[in-house]
Amino acid sequence: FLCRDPKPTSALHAKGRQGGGGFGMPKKAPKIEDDYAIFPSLDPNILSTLIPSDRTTFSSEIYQRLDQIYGFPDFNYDTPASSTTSLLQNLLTLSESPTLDSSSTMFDSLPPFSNLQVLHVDPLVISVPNFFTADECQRYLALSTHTNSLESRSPTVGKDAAAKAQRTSTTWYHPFASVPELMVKASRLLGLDSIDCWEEPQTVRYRRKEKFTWHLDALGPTEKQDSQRIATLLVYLTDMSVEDGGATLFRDLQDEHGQRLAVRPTQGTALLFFPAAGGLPETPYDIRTLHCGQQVVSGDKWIAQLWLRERPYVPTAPPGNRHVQAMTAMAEYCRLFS
Ligand SMILES: O=C(O)CCC(=O)C(=O)O
Ligand SMILES: [Fe+2]
Repeated sequence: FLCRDPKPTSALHAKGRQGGGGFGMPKKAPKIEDDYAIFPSLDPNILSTLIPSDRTTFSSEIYQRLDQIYGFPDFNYDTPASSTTSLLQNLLTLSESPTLDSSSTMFDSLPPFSNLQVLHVDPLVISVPNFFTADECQRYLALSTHTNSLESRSPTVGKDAAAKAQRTSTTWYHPFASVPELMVKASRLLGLDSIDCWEEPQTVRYRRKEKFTWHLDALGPTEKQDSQRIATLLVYLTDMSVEDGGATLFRDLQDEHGQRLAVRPTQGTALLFFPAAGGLPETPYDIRTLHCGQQVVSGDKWIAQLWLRERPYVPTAPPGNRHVQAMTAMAEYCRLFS
């Protein structure tokens, strides 16, 4: 079994393909001012389930949520054997990490990520500072002009067609083999033992005035997917000041000051959330994770993006892209750490 076993996300059967975006793409183009009309306000019963973060660091409660609600028992798991910390520190780590899995994978040669921030507790939203180095950010930016990557200029071309009413940005689809660091780090963070459930890696550029309006990343019933998106990982490749715009906003979540949760792009920081687990009972998506990419006011905003499916995923872009083609490059990258 390669992918994590998420909580049941109800029966979503049949086929289909949706790049970018996810559930919430209306049939007709909404006017900008109608953004909110697509998604009614949350019911008070649902609002009462929200738990903001007090911005304390990771706790056993958070590991438990990752395991029990979201289905990631090995999240950022610190293998004691590979750790250089003292016995006492190991014991402390173990007591913080309720589920132990002794199986180790190629990805475990990387050290666990540190300084993870809990931006929201329920639904869980996590940020990972320094997920990418500045060099990696530069390389990922440069990749988008690479001939091996497929450019999809929203709203006019390609796979984001269904999202054209909402997204005005440019997406590039990369071969897995071109982005070994991203595949290894993302899998390491979530405690996966293979990359087979990841969708095609993408980079997105938003120029001035471009944005992505309110949406859910989870795939909706009308999109007839056979395997739901269970995690969204995006890495900010550029810094944006508050004045530059381009923050990732969560409509219904609040930060520790009671303000709408707004994640300002910081180069190298990853943002992780789970669009399909939790939320309404019997509903295959977490409506509380409604979010948007705020309009860019100045500068270019670049992000790298990955979505994890609940079952192995068959990539379709760029043509011929296969997970297995990344094995050599990933092994080479992992060797740097062993
Ligand atoms: O650009 C952002 O900040 C968010 C992007 C996003 O939500 C998406 O592509 O699904
Ligand atoms: Fe999204």
